Amino acid sequence: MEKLMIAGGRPLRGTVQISGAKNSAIALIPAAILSESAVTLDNLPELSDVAIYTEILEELGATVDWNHDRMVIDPSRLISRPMPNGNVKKLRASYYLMGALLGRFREATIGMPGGCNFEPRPIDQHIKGFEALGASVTNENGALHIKAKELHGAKIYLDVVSVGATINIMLAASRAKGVTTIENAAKEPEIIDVATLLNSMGAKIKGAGTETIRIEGVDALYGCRHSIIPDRIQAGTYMIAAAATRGDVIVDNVIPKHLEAITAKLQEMGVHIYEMDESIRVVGQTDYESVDVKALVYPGFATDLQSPMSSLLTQTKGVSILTDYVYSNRFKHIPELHRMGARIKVEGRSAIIEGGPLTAAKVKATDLRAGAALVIAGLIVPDGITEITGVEYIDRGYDHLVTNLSNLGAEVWRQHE
Ligand SMILES: CC(=O)N[C@H]1[C@@H](OP(=O)(O)OP(=O)(O)OC[C@H]2O[C@@H](n3ccc(=O)[nH]c3=O)[C@H](O)[C@@H]2O)O[C@H](CO)[C@@H](O)[C@@H]1O
Ligand SMILES: C=C(OP(=O)(O)O)C(=O)O
Repeated sequence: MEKLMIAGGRPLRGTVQISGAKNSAIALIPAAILSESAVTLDNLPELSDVAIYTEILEELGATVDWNHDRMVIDPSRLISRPMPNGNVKKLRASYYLMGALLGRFREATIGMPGGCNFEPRPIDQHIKGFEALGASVTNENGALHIKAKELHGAKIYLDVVSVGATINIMLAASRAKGVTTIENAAKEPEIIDVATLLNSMGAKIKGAGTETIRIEGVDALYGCRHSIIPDRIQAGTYMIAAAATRGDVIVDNVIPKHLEAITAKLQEMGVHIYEMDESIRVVGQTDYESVDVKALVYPGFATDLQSPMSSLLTQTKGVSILTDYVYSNRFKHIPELHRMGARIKVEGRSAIIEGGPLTAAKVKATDLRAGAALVIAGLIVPDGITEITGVEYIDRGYDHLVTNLSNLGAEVWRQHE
């Protein structure tokens, strides 16, 4: 096991390249198994979740050739083997195997997903979608057995706006007979990315990125080549880190439109931001205004940036209120920030954050974005060394973190525990 060591207090300066989006990659990889022939994915992030998915596909009989940011997946010899345990328990997005295998083989047995469990994360809307398409879903010792004689199109209204359920239903419905509509669908850019890949494979999906998605099922899908969109959460994290360290950073290889909510909030605080075609320059200032932040579904402020943002909000002159309307209790980073001297109270689904200094401490990342929050806090601390354990969570979502931060002038390294 390794820990992350940070000697903070240095403004970040320079340019950071953003890799492909984790939340796209781990949906596009299972989407590829719907194809009869090889799919090539470019701009792939080098993350532990991607490595685990690669192993899962190989266990199912696919051939996977992964070389840095490119992966070629040949699923022609794939079978729908039951996967009640093992790698599927290590990541959240293993639930996409349910929709993908159901679409291709009409049957899947997959253990309940793992990943970051900062609070209960039900998948009832995924199940509702599969059942509407004609599948029976039974729970067998903690694994879901999903089976259909035939998948047929259906009209599905999601009770909650869910990224995972929207994508999972798209995967299965793209091989159903007839037309499926998803109402109250999630609108995240990653959903458009998955629809783009599926359409390149021969699917007929319209409306991705709006609240109504129409999927006309097809008999077969075929190989293609697809480049993954940039990771807006990774980009937002570096933007926050630049502001928090009063630095001057160009965040490159991004789609600025995907970053509008974080850009607007940073500007409201007093951070100077310059948008270019594919990059954003963030220039930190000495003093920041306190602001209120509401984490919402896209295009609102992303819940995945809520934890990193809470570290930045300790640097304002007043009191900020940060409320998460997506997850009611995503605050596992707060007790760790308390160890670093932060003055934060959690009330219901809000964190009330009073500006003040942070000090170095030994802290533990208990999930991916809690880890990102602690990294930002460690970069802010003016003296001493912050030690962060639980690095394996951070590796789920930030590739080349130490190299990227070091190139920006941070003093950060990994050390064996
Ligand atoms: C792999 C991936 O893409 N993960 C992202 C995805 O997770 P994920 O797709 O799992 O999150 P959802 O969008 O499904 O969850 C949104 C809300 O709906 C609830 N819900 C969801 C499904 C369901 O069947 N029933 C239900 O009640 C959840 O508990 C949560 O409160 O979107 C989240 C919200 O933007 C992000 O934090 C995650 O980074
Ligand atoms: C919660 C996250 O990921 P996952 O849904 O894969 O656990 C995240 O990316 O912040």
